[in-house]
Parts: sequence; C-alpha cells; structure tokens
Amino acid sequence: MARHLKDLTSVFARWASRVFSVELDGAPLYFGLQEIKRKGKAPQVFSKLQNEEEKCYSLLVCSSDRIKREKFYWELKDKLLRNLPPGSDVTNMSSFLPDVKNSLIKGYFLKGKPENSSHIERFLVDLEQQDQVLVCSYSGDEEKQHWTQHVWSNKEVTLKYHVVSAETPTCHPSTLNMINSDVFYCLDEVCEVLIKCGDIIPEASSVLRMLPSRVNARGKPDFPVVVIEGLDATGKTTLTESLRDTLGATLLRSPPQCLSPWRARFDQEPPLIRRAFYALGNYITAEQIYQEGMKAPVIVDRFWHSTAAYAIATAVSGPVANLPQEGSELYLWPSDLLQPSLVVVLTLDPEERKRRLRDRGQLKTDEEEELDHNHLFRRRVEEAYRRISGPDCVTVDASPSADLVLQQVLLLIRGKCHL
Ligand SMILES: Nc1ncnc2c1ncn2[C@@H]1O[C@H](COP(=O)(O)OP(=O)(O)O)[C@@H](O)[C@H]1O
Ligand SMILES: Nc1ccn([C@H]2C[C@H](O)[C@@H](COP(=O)(O)OP(=O)(O)O)O2)c(=O)n1
Repeated sequence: MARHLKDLTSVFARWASRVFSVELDGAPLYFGLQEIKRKGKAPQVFSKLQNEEEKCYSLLVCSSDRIKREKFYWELKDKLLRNLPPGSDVTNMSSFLPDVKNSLIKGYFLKGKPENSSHIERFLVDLEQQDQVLVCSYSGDEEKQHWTQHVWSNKEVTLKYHVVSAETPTCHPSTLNMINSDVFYCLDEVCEVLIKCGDIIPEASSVLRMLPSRVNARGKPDFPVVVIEGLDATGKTTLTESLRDTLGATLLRSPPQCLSPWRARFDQEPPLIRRAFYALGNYITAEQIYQEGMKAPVIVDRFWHSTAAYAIATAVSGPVANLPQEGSELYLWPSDLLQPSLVVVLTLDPEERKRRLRDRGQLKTDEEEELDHNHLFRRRVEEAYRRISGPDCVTVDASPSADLVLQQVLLLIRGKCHL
C-alpha cells in the first residue's frame, strides 16, 4: 500500500461503514458505501446530477496534527476557488462513522465541467501529494443510476466502492467532534491548543501571557455576578452601563479589554483556534470577576454562553432541529469556570434588531440581506443560549424602552441576588 494510504490506516479500517454528507442548497445530503454492487436508486447527491455531465470529486482533510488540519481545511476553500477552472462548484462535505465521537473528517465536494477534468485532476493530484488530503472521484453508469467511488492514492485509483443511499443520522455530524474543538470545557484544553498553534500564530504566546499565573477562575466572590447575553444590537451595552450606574457595580466584558489587540487577528482563524481565544478570554474575565466581586456587584457583557452558543450554532447548519438535543453534555457549563449568580439573555424581534443596527449606522444593504439569509443562524444561537445549563438563565424581551428593560432586569436581580 502506498505511504499516503498507510498513514490513513485507521480511517480505512472502517471506510465502508463511513457516511458522507454533502451540503447542497444549505441542507446536508447523505450517502454511504458498499463493496458489492446492489440494485437501488442513486443517492440524492448523485440523482441531482442525472441531467448534467459534470464530474464529481471529494477531498477529505486527514492530517493527524489537528492544528495543521484545521488551518489547512480553513484555507483550502479559497485555494480551490482560486485554482479550479471557472464553472467549477465547491461545497462543504464531511465523512463520519454514525454515533462515533471524533470520527468526523471535513472536506469539500467538487463538481466540474467534463472539458475541465484534466485541469481539475492535475490540481487534485498535486494536492494529494501533500499528504493532507484524501481524494475520491465519482463516476456514474450510462443511465446515471449507479455510481462508484474511486479512492486515489499517489495518482492511482487503489480502491473502489459502490455508492448507496444512507439514512439521515440522529445527530448532526458536526456534533461528533465538538468537544474541545468547537467548545472547550476546561482551561487545560484551551491552553493546549493555544500553545500548539504558537508555531503558526506567534500572537498566541502573547495572548497566553495575559492569563494570570495562578488562575482562580472558579473562585466565588462575595458580591453577585450578573451576565447579560444576547445577539449583537439587542441592547447589552445600553443595559450593562445602566446596571453599572444604578447598582454601583463594576462592569466587565468577555473577551476582556486586555485581549482587544488580538481579537481581529483570531477572528480570521479556523474555529478551533478562534474558539480557544474566546474561551481563554472567559477564564481571564473570571479572574477579574473574582477580584472585583469582592468589592462590589459585577455586571458582565457576554461570557461563556456567547462562546458556546455561537460555536455550536456555527458548527451545525440548517434548522434548530439540527442542534444537539436539549440535555446534551455539549451544553454543560465548564466545571473549572466561575458560575454567575444570574444570566439574562436579551431577545429581540428580528425586524426591531435590524432597525437598531440600521440606527447605529452598521447595516449596509448586503449585510441586511445576510441577516435575512441568516435567520436560521440567529434562531440556532438563541436556542443554544436557552439550552445551556449551569447558572440560572432568564430570557428577557428587549423590545420595550431601555428604561423598561432596565427595570425588568433590576427586578430579576433583586429577586435572585437579594440586592
Ligand atoms: N430598549 C431599547 N429600545 C430602543 N433602542 C435601544 C434599546 N436598547 C438599546 N437600544 C439602541 O439599540 C442599539 C444597539 O444597542 P447596544 O446596547 O449597542 O446593543 P449591543 O451591545 O447588544 O450590541 C443602540 O443604538 C442603542 O441605543
Ligand atoms: N465571550 C465571548 C464573547 C464573544 N464571542 C464571539 C461570539 C461571536 O462570534 C462574536 C460576537 O461578537 P460581537 O462583535 O457581535 O459582539 P459585541 O458587538 O461585542 O456584542 O464574538 C465569544 O465567542 N465569546
């Protein structure tokens, strides 16, 4: 067996049990493999191609170093779009073993015009030589009823499988690899990622230096700690500043001010690295909460709910039903992170939120379109906020006037925190 395939022994051990997911028109379509040819309808991914002459390929990013893998995958889409001939189509795909944690491999599904196939295949062979990607091509029979997957290795097709329909899995495939990859549940895991990515992102060591040497991220301060959460423009800044003034409280935020110089830099990185940055921010803020919470009540603008809810809602595509089930371990608060006394999530009707963004001068036409397009994303974030368990979380409708919202939250705080 060629070296490239030998490196992938564990992946190939159960290759025929793998399910493949291809995102077409924003929804995942699934197919599986069989070693023996059987009669049956072509899976939807391929039956959609029935009247087209396009050739299809899949690329799965398999490097065993997870930092390099995530970075390579993240940059690969642009590289494909830049290098493939015009008219080629690139869409997200993944492969996984149903219900097997950490079995997800991410990649892209490509379609290209037959006249471009030698150009595309030359490019794919070059990519494959880099040892990080596993390339497959797909061919249909005359009637396009039956499809075959050809696994490439070192320019040759070494394995062939028959493509068959697969059932929609019970949980969205992305949830299989979420723990300590999209959402972090302890500081050690966060630091491990940031230390390891120091080779490719030198700023990571500066960011790590912001962590106090002896972190007491779990310490419970004497005064109450109230976190205000919600999507952008729901009124968090307005409310947190009023709460600070009314209660004589200290106002903190996550990510903390000391990480501001690096935020834009980490926002460009793949989720693994970006989420580790925000998670570290929560631990630094927790330490500040502990210090300040010994002197006065503390109000916090965004905390772990934001980090987890945005990460989960981004990793999972489609409707709210694709989120991890309510009660899943993915919604559990990290055991080494301070739990606030109360978390208030502000919700707002999408039209009103758009109006506030527009008034703030932040909404341009394409962003407005993007927000409309993203209504499923907004709903996933709000639902993930609601499902997170640990500290008490109360949802407040933020559409009344700023003063009414303030009064309502003050009532909640007085009821819960005896202030
Ligand atoms: N209750 C409210 N009613 C009407 N407008 C509000 C209210 N709260 C905030 N705003 C306005 O909406 C915009 C977004 O509020 P902001 O506090 O900056 O939100 P966030 O911090 O959540 O992004 C600002 O222009 C603010 O003045
Ligand atoms: N504690 C936090 C705060 C923000 N984030 C992430 C989640 C989202 O991707 C963005 C939201 O940031 P955005 O710029 O909209 O927030 P504000 O304008 O500061 O309210 O940051 C996080 O992961 N953890």
